[in-house]
Amino acid sequence: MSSNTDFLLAIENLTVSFDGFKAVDDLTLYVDKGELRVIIGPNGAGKTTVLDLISGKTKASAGSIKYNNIELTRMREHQIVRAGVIRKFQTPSIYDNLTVFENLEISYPWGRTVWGSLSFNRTEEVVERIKEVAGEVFLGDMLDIPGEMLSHGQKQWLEIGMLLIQNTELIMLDEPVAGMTPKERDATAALLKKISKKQSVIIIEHDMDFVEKIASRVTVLHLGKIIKEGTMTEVRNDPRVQEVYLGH
Ligand SMILES: Nc1ncnc2c1ncn2[C@@H]1O[C@H](COP(=O)(O)OP(=O)(O)OP(=O)(O)O)[C@@H](O)[C@H]1O
Repeated sequence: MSSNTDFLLAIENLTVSFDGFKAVDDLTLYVDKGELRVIIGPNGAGKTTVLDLISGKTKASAGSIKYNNIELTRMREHQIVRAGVIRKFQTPSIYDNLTVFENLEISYPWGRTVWGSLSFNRTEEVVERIKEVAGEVFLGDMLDIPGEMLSHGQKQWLEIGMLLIQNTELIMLDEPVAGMTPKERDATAALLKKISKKQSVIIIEHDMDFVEKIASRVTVLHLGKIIKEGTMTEVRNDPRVQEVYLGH
């Protein structure tokens, strides 16, 4: 039995097997409150599977995932979302027919109030919050633009906004800058740094220049195991990391 922790997220001895193959193998990882953690590693290392396990999309074969000391491994996906653990998948999944405003509006945490959707009511407070978040994700001038008209990078930003508006303690992003221009990447790096002052953020990323810009602490996965954890400089200088990942 593992004990209580002060970590926001405490993953201990987590394992998942697919037909005998351990995609995540006895993984132990702790994330602090207000931390921005980047997970890197070669294709097939198990990075996305770790997010699938945290979010309940995939069930663990063994081990524990505690969020604010609540055990997540026995919870269903929607219960985990309600507990405050939300994620963005690799490809943007916004509503193409809805405007930027409406996409943010449907992500507003209506359901957290006692009366849930019964109290769905476009109050001044909600409108202000939507505008605030749109501004944070660089879409303040595009509130009336339908999702389908946005560039790929803007769609990624909108989806980050749809997470932000939910105001949870932890957000998880799978390759948030994939397909973005260099300028958009720089803006996103600044955005994520800002977000992590208030919320914990876990990011999976392949773009090392981007990781360099945002990362405080980096975890390197390989074959379902952590092979290195540290600053980007420590990670870059590690011979094993160079061998399996960065040297390619
Ligand atoms: N549901 C599943 N069933 C069977 N095998 C799976 C399943 N999900 C993942 N795997 C396998 O687990 C391994 C880890 O995959 P995962 O997608 O987590 O890697 P990754 O580090 O995110 O890779 P990438 O950088 O390519 O996204 C891979 O070998 C993959 O084929």
